[in-house]
Amino acid sequence: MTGGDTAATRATVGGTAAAAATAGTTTWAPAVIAPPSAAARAAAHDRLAGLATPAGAWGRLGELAVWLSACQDRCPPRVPAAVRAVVFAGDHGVTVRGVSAYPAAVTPAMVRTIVGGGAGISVLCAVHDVALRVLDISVDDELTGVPEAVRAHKIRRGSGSIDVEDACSADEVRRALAAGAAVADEEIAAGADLLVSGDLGIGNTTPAAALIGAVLGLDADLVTGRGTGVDDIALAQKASVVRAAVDRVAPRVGDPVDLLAAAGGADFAAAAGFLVRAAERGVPVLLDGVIAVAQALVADRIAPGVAAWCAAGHRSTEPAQSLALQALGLVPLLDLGMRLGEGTGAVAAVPLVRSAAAILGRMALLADVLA
Ligand SMILES: Cc1cc2ncn([C@H]3O[C@H](COP(=O)(O)O)[C@@H](O)[C@H]3O)c2cc1C
Ligand SMILES: O=C(O)c1cccnc1
Repeated sequence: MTGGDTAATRATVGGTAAAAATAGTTTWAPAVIAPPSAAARAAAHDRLAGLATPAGAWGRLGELAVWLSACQDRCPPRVPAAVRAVVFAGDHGVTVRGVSAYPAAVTPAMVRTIVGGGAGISVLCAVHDVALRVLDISVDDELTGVPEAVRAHKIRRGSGSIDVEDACSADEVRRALAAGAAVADEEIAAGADLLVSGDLGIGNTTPAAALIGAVLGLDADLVTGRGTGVDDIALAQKASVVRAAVDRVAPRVGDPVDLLAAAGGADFAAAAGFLVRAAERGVPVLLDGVIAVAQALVADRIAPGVAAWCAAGHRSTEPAQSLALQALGLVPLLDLGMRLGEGTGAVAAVPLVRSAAAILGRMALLADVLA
């Protein structure tokens, strides 16, 4: 089975959510997500079984190749050549509650560091030939002097402290969803065949935990982790903040867009819009840590079926990330004890995706070897 440009051919599928938001309307219609190709999945499964290896020898790498085939509607899959990562940066008002081990001033400083090429994500992207972009969606700083393109999608400065107030307004969420969708369109127009969404923003593991706790109905103690490395006292304080946020937003979990305003923020909404749009366009995504997975969980509620276009790059040390991955039916590729964010755990897994595609496409078949 061969397929054409799945991104282009699927561009006409769905499209409602991004189109409505881009047009600046006040509604966010649920997008229609077509599933990855069942026929390509079956063909890839058969081809994997026929490779010159003992049956099942490639383990999870084989499953990854089958998933990629289904996403590309093509067997064997192409080796992803245009991997593109976007870091959505935003500050979180909840940092005033002492939920992070680091001050909020780190956020704009790290935006500048990504721009300068010295961040963890910068280095991984450079070594793995991944295009990288950072966007200030809601950083609490003017970021004067950074390239205008970095600030082109800015929605607001910071967010409300989610234990006592909404992170942002419904209108800001709609604009952020539209911005994220537009950014996905830009990345796909630039040729992306695999996307990564990264996060940046001191305090953002708190809204991530709150969103996961709210959506999955889990107790704050189960979903709260140490983030940048808070001590036991701050961890207890963080759990109480997560509990207050989950209790406050619980009546609104049925409306995932509203939930982004209540407990996420503009940066979370932009990333969610990016994920929804990638799935609508049929472009696979590698997920990173707890923030990206929280955003994917909400994106999959906004547009059921988003998760089928996602693979989990790694397991982070945040407990909520594992719980959300399980709920999404995703098994992480790497488990390195990483807890950084920025998209690093996803980009670290890019060589695995390329390996999986190459194995399925280039290996000899056992039948030919024995002929
Ligand atoms: C220097 C530095 C670089 C980072 N890069 C990503 N994060 C990550 O850690 C923060 C979230 O953890 P918490 O909720 O505990 O604040 C976010 O900035 C996230 O992107 C960083 C954090 C720091 C300190
Ligand atoms: O799970 C993550 O991605 C994570 C953990 C700690 C800090 N920032 C991100």
